[in-house]
Amino acid sequence: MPKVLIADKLSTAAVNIFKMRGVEVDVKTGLTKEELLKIVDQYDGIAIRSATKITKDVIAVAKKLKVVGRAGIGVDNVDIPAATAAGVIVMNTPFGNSITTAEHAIALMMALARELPAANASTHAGKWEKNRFMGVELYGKTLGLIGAGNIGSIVADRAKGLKMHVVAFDPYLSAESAEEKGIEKVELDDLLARADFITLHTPLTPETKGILSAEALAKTKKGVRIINCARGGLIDEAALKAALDSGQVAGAALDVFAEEPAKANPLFGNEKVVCTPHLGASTEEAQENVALQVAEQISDYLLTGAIVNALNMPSISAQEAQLVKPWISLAEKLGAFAGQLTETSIQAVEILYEGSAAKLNQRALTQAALAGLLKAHMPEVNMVNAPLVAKERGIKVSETRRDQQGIYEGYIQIKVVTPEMTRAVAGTVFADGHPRLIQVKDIKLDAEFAPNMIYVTNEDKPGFIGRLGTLLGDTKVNIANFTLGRSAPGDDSIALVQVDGEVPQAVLDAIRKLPLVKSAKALKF
Ligand SMILES: NC(=O)c1ccc[n+]([C@@H]2O[C@H](COP(=O)([O-])OP(=O)(O)OC[C@H]3O[C@@H](n4cnc5c(N)ncnc54)[C@H](O)[C@@H]3O)[C@@H](O)[C@H]2O)c1
Ligand SMILES: O=C(O)CC[C@@H](O)C(=O)O
Repeated sequence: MPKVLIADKLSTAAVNIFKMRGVEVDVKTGLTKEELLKIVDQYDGIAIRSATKITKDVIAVAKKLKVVGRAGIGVDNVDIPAATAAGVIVMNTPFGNSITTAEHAIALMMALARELPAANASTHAGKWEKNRFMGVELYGKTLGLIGAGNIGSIVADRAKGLKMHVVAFDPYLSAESAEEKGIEKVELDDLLARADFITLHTPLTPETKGILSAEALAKTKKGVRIINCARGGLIDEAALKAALDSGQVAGAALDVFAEEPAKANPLFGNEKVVCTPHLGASTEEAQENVALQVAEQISDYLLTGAIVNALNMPSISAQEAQLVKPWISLAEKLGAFAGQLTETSIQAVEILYEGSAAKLNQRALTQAALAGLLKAHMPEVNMVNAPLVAKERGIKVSETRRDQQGIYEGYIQIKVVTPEMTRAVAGTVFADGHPRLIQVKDIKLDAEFAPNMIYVTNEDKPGFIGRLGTLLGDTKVNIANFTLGRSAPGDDSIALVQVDGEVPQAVLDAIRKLPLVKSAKALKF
């Protein structure tokens, strides 16, 4: 039974889902990094919110870990490259808290416009300072969105209801999509110059870090009000403090901070600043949504192989996972076969999916094929990191789909191009669900994959099979199965021998010395 750790406070709905689905679950929140490092190797999955950091060193010791599920959107607390390199899938729940967070941004904008927190504190203190507080209307004002994805778009929709004019800077927002949402797409400088309110809704990336820098703040309309419900690092906090002091910025409402938990911050104590402790996603509805979703997604992956909302793998539904599993195994084995026969650098990999194989999840199959291929010489490669490793090594990967043309209902062919040669191998999955090798170079055959095999190329002349059998018998290598293939009588031929156990190097050397043998290699699957 797979075992999952819930490391941050999640709605109890998550625990119930895990238990109902047959996943063992431990809830241990508030762990220090050292405590997490000590126990993390027991778990197949970890469910987190934003507090727990899944760093490279956590991943390095989490030997069983297969999946990290973020109950929320931002995954900046997970080292995704390290997870990818270790074959750990990282998932989030991209929509479960979007409405809630958008509403928080609107609430903060209202609070800023009417100084609600300060007026509330003053009234509770019995001061009745009616003349101290003078707000501004939102009606007719320009709201500048930096980032117009899920949350930004909901904020835009609500702001339009408040009769604001919405402009957005988002390089990835198409003009058509902006028009559909009733948003004016603008450049950042234009937004800074025109917006009465600016609200941030981008992830924290090297491009967005400090997007509201001292220079950017200097370009804003004097008296602008700023809302940040996305990530702390998007605003240079020292620059914001200076801009508030100078009056360039009239107020800021911040849910997120450069350092969290934010116990001390240069902006604390400033009466122009409204703060909340990263509450953007904190509603009953959103927490129920993300907890349910993350528990479902983690369970699905661990129990059925279904992948949803992963940031480092293509999605695969549970039904699809069932169907695609034997083909993934075939793709990986074909890749492994080609990889073990390739001893030089690889320039390109061309994968052909035919018939029923062409209807399956191509990205997953290609990732499996690449993993098998590259793992032959780089054991750390896995299905998750294979495309990245191939890209880093300059290997050109291409895929072709085609309708059934041959006798097989479906098959996969992998062609590996090296500076010296191009080698193609192909396979299919029979009704028993077992992958079969059906073609090596241009030679047709029908062989199952086995953990230990010997691959021999030889001249197709009488005497070879007997000599090979005798040699293996004499050296106590037991033959489990023997498959032969040749392009034409007397031409080059192939022998694929399934053997029980590893093939000693001395035996391989002896095979290579047999008459008619051109090459011999031990293969492992
Ligand atoms: N305060 C909270 O509790 C809370 C809750 C939920 C989400 N968030 C944060 O809100 C942010 C947005 O979430 P979302 O669901 O809308 O994400 P999203 O991916 O749907 O949208 C992000 C948008 O940012 C845009 N973007 C990326 N780089 C950009 C750049 N350099 N300049 C301008 N725009 C850029 C993208 O094109 C995209 O449209 C995330 O960082 C998330 O972590 C915070
Ligand atoms: O879990 C939370 O409370 C915050 C979530 C939020 O930052 C997110 O990115 O989804």
